[in-house]
Amino acid sequence: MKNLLVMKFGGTSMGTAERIKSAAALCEDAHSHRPTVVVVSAMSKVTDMLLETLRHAEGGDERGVDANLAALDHKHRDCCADLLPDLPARNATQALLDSILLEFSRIARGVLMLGERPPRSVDEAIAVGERLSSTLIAAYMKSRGVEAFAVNARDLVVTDAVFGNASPLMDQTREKAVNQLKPALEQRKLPVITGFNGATMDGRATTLGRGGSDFSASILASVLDASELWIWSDVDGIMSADPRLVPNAKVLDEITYREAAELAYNGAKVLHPRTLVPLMEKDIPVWSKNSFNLTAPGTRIVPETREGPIGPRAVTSMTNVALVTLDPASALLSGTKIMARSLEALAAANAEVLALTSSSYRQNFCFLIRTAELPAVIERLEATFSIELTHGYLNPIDVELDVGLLAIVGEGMKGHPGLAGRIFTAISREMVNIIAIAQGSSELTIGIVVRKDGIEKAVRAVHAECGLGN
Ligand SMILES: Nc1ncnc2c1ncn2[C@@H]1O[C@H](COP(=O)(O)OP(=O)(O)O)[C@@H](O)[C@H]1O
Ligand SMILES: N[C@@H](CC(=O)OP(=O)(O)O)C(=O)O
Repeated sequence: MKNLLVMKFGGTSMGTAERIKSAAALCEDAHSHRPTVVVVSAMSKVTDMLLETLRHAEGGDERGVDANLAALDHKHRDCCADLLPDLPARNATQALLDSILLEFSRIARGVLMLGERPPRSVDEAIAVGERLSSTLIAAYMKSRGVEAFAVNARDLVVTDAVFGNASPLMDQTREKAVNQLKPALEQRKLPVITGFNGATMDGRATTLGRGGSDFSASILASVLDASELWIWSDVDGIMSADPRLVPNAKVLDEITYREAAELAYNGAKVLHPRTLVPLMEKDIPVWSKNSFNLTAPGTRIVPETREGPIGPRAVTSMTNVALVTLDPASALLSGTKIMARSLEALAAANAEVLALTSSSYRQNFCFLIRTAELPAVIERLEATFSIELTHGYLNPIDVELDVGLLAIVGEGMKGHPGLAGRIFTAISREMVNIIAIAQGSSELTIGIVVRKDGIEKAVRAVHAECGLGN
């Protein structure tokens, strides 16, 4: 749609009634100038609380379940009262919130009874956070005379059935989203859509992975042919490092899709790793902006930057990772075959490989994955190599949890001879031991695995060595 703007507000921008009022002001301003679609995350910490409630339920902790249900109720009730002082509007919205929370409480009680959390029910349950927040902000805008209405993305975003980490089916999503949203947009209405969730073609609830509201927004921007996507967060844009780790990190004016995707993939929480995929083929520009600081222009994510490829741009890190090593007991065993079968097992477990390195003679190799994916990966690897492990052809699978990944990202690093050497020296100067190195042939990213306790020092050292700060 011509001139369509999609705006996504993260949990921090939806965190309190005051924040919701600021977000609503931004929506109203955009909506007064151009067709606008809003995508919202749950109020900050709510998704964690929903998940914790289900864990209490699975463990039979009824008191924990009740306490969390009460806390969720209070949080949204207080927010509703703050946003809607007028009683009839407040009561009507509170009734909607009550019915959404009742659905969640029914699932939680079901889990309590069963003693297990079926992935499908978890997805249905945790999407509740976004349903509550979209109801609140839409009701608030309505109370101010804006024709806003909440939409459950379950009715728009069609996905596969990988519960907890679903992928969109773009054609089916396009059909639903266009059919449902176009008439409303033509009538100058303002849809407020839940981020994070979707449903399979046959209507089973799914979620897109933690932090997935950015991805929801980019899916919708793509299928609706938006002209821009603005992602509102609590930082002035995409920075040369996480400002929580590196105080002199600087905001980048522009970065390429590829750089942003690599940063997100390697742990920069400001963007969900899959966000850019739906936008790249249509060259839809994305802005990362700060809803707490409207004077900051933000970062523009584009196919090519005006400066061109200039080398290292940012350093990122992640610590929720595990290094898994497979080591053939004899060099006679084909390492290549072991590697191929391992990769198949990883694919079957739906795990992403963050880094992979191998040695030449012994043919042992290691790969880095997210800790959350470890149980499924180990289960698949043990099933795949049950004979080799039982007979000792393969040494026991080794898992190291005390590790973290640091990544230096930037287009054009190839043109900087000696860069890798300088980075390794900077890390060593901090007495941090390098465990593994992974560098793709594009040299868009250099990944380095170090011990967890050294990662923050290493990030700061590399950031300084590459001259990335203010
Ligand atoms: N390179 C980076 N640039 C900006 N922020 C980053 C970067 N790496 C990590 N972050 C962190 O990402 C946070 C924003 O992401 P998140 O908390 O998920 O926001 P939201 O709730 O708005 O989705 C920032 O507060 C910041 O600490
Ligand atoms: N609420 C979901 C989805 C999300 O994207 O949240 P946020 O925008 O706050 O990172 C989560 O916490 O995973």
